[in-house]
Amino acid sequence: MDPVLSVTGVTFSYGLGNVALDNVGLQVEPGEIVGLVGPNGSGKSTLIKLIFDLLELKSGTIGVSGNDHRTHAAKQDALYLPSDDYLPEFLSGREYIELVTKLYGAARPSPDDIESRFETFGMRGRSRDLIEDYSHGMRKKVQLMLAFLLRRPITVIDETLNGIDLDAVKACKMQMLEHREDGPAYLVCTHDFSFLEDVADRVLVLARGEMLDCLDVPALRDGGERLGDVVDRLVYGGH
Ligand SMILES: Nc1ncnc2c1ncn2[C@@H]1O[C@H](COP(=O)(O)OP(=O)(O)OP(=O)(O)O)[C@@H](O)[C@H]1O
Repeated sequence: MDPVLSVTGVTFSYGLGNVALDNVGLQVEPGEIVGLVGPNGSGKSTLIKLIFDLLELKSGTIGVSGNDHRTHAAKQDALYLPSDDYLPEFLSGREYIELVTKLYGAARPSPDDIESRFETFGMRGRSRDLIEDYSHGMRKKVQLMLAFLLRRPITVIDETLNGIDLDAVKACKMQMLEHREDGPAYLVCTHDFSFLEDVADRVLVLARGEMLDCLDVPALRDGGERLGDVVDRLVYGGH
C-alpha cells in the first residue's frame, strides 16, 4: 500500500541564500498519527505549504496516496487545517461544513450529525450562527469538526489545536484515536508535546531546515523519557 504522504529530497529557498528546507524527506503511512516539531523558523510551515501546493516545489518530490501532490486526486485525499482562523464569515458553521463536504464530493452530513459534532466540541446550539459571531477558538473547532467528518486519508493540522479548550483537545484525541482502524492519518504540527505524547506514533524533528530525527513515541514512553527533553537534546544539544 502506498504511503498517504511521501516527501523525498525537498529543498526550498525563499530567496538567494535563504534555505528554508534542505533535502527533507518523510513518510506517513495509512492510519498513523505523526507529529512535526521544531523551533520557530525551522521550516514546518514551508514544508506544509509545499505539500499543499501553496508554494511551488522546485526540488524533490511529494506524493499523496501515490499521486503527485499537484494532481486533483492528491488534493482530494488531503486536508489542510491552517494555523489561522480565516473562514468565510458570511456563512454559518453548519453552512461552511456543508459547503466544504460538497467541494470534496463527500456525503452530505445530516443536520443531526452536524449538531452532535457541535455538541461534542462544546458548541451546542451554535451551528446556525454566522462564523463572524464565533470566537477564535470556536472557528478552530469548526475546522476540526470538518476534519473528523471528512476523514481524508491524510489531514495536516498546523497549530490548529492552539487556543481551543481542554474539552475540545480531549475530543480531538478521542476522534483521532477512534478513527485509526479505518485508516485516516494525521500529521500534527504543534509545540504541544504532551498532546503528541498522548496520541502520536512518531514525531519528526525539524531544525534549521533539516530533518534531524524521527522519534518513536511509544519507545520513548517505555523508556521513561519525555519528548520535550529528547527534542531539546536534538535541537539544542541540551542535557
Ligand atoms: N514568505 C517568506 N519570505 C521569506 N522567508 C520566509 C518566508 N516565510 C518563511 N520564511 C523563512 O523560512 C524559514 C522557515 O520558516 P517557516 O515559517 O517555515 O518556519 P516554522 O517552522 O513554520 O516557524 P514557526 O514555528 O514560527 O511557525 C525561516 O527562516 C523564515 O524566516
